[in-house]
Amino acid sequence: MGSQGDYIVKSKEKDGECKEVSSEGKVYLKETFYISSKKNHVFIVKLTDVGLCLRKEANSSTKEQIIKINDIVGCRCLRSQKKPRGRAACTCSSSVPRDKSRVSVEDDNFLADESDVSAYLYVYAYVFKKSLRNNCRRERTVLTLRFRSYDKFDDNIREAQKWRTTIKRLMLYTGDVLQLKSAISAEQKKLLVILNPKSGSGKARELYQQQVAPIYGEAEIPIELHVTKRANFARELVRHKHDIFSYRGIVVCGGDGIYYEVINGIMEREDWDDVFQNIPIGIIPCGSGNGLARSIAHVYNEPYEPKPILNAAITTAKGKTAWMDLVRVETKAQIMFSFLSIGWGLISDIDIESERLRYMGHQRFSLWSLRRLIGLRTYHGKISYIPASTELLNATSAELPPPNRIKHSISCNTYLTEEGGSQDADGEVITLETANDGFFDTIDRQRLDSFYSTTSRKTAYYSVAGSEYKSINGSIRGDDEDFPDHDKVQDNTSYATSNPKDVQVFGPSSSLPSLMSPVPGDWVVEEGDYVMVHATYQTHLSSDVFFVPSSKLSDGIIWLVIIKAGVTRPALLNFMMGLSSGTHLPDKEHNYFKVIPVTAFRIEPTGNDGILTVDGERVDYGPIQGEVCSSLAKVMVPEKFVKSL
Ligand SMILES: Nc1ncnc2c1ncn2[C@@H]1O[C@H](COP(=O)(O)OP(=O)(O)OP(=O)(O)O)[C@@H](O)[C@H]1O
Repeated sequence: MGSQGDYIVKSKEKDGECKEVSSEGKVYLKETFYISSKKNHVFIVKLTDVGLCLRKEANSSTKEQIIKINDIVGCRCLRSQKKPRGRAACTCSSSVPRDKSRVSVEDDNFLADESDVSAYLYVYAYVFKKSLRNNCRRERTVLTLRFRSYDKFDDNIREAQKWRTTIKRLMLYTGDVLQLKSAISAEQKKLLVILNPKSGSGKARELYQQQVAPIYGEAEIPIELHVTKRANFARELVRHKHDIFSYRGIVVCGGDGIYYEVINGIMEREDWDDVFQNIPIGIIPCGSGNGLARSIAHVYNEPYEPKPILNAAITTAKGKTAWMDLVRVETKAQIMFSFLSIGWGLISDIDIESERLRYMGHQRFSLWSLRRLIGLRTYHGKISYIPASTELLNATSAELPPPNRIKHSISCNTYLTEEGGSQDADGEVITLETANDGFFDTIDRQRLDSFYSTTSRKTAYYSVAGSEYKSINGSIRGDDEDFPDHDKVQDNTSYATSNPKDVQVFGPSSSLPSLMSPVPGDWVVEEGDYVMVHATYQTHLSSDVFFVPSSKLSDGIIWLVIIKAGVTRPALLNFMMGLSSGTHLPDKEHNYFKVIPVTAFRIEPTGNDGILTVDGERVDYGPIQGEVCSSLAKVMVPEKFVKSL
């Protein structure tokens, strides 16, 4: 290919905000671009396995920047289009330049601008940037490459497509060609998004529309969105989804409670094992606790604040996965599977009793903690456990024993629910724009505005080809139709259930004695009065409770944190104050605080008065036991690195 392509780039960012690189790595494509307004500015653009390397040569100086493959969420080839007269605009028109016709992305409302034979490649990336406080965060960058080497649009678009295809392959490649093939075929599949509009302070719909849907649009991921109508909706949905393998994954927009529903809904399917092996489950933290989302970000060194939803959306769009342990939990009435924690005492009391302050978002936890400290309670009971072996504590995840996937079943409760659809959009972007005379600036700005239009429900979804949502009568409608008013929707979808007691739970069989049998002699047993016992298998219990810093997603370990009665209030206050930084536990052995790595445990409270929680949800008070099932579910995680193609 010659070097006549027209590359128009003018970074609005200051120097040094993209990482400096030497042009190393394998080069797949290379092209020279110019800025029309500055003929002496030449950009050599190389696509390597690291990313898009931009080498600017101007006035005998050169500068290199890179947009890493890991930071790219998608790229699209577009043709400039003009809007015919008399048609209502769905894009913002304020930035339309001087004498130009309105230009926008390909949309049924627009006609191709025949006078421009160029093909445009848009690359959407979210690059790391250091803020003033030295915190790392991701910022949106859009790179536009204009291909106009040829006289015909078809030839130019072919060039642009070549770049697009190669970038997409590099995004999917993890070092295994077979995996690449299956990743390419999975690209056609939809993402099943389950959104709880009541999670957190009740803004999940808006947050999804503002921060998540645009990223799925940029990544060209087709979506099927279900808005929950009531508790256990998500659980029923995944239990009854006959075509579950036609999805590339499930994304939960909500808190840990709704994620728990999805995990347990899958466990109510006979094919639970296949589902967990083939369908990764991601989380967009719209809840009040968000322990899992925070833990995933922590383990992968991904920035969480100030935009946890945006970052999680990127994570779920990129589609990388990792194994996660689940804990099989048994109470007298139920068997369930947990991914976060099991609690008895102080923290569970705060979690459940602060429900009445839900409107406050996660602040409710801080307020109620103070209250519980003043009116401190203790509970009597017996705690038994199997300590984790030294080998397990020192093992890498590759050395862990294979998961126990033998099936068995038992009945438990669930409810029948309905499903709904979607909502409006508004949002913000941070762009590294391309521009020469304002023309390109306009193209992109208009396109973005149409993404974020608060008035047009259509345009909020237009770019996600094949996206669907559930309509009033339960049938699927395309993304170019108006959304129903979901608050008024009466969905006719009905599931063939059932007396809730008849619902069976599958999942791996237990290796523990039944809850009513005594624990084996090799277990450690202690009895006494306790402020709390909290069994945890993630780093964070909520976004600001850094509970077990050493925990991993799949280490095969449950961390038992025990606080005995008799602890002083100042010591407890220290504990509470240190929770957000992970400095809550004493360094040395302590009479009242203990952290014990175990593989199974049992709590037997005395009396009937207290709160037990599993993943932040209240369960029957009484004996409870849990055992780790290592690497049982696949969870969506951020990128770490890219290998050579
Ligand atoms: N449409 C709905 N109306 C009422 N409750 C719902 C609805 N959909 C789901 N739920 C229930 O809401 C509960 C809490 O939801 P979720 O976990 O999403 O938010 P949260 O409690 O604010 O966050 P976290 O669990 O992280 O603290 C879930 O247990 C779920 O059963």
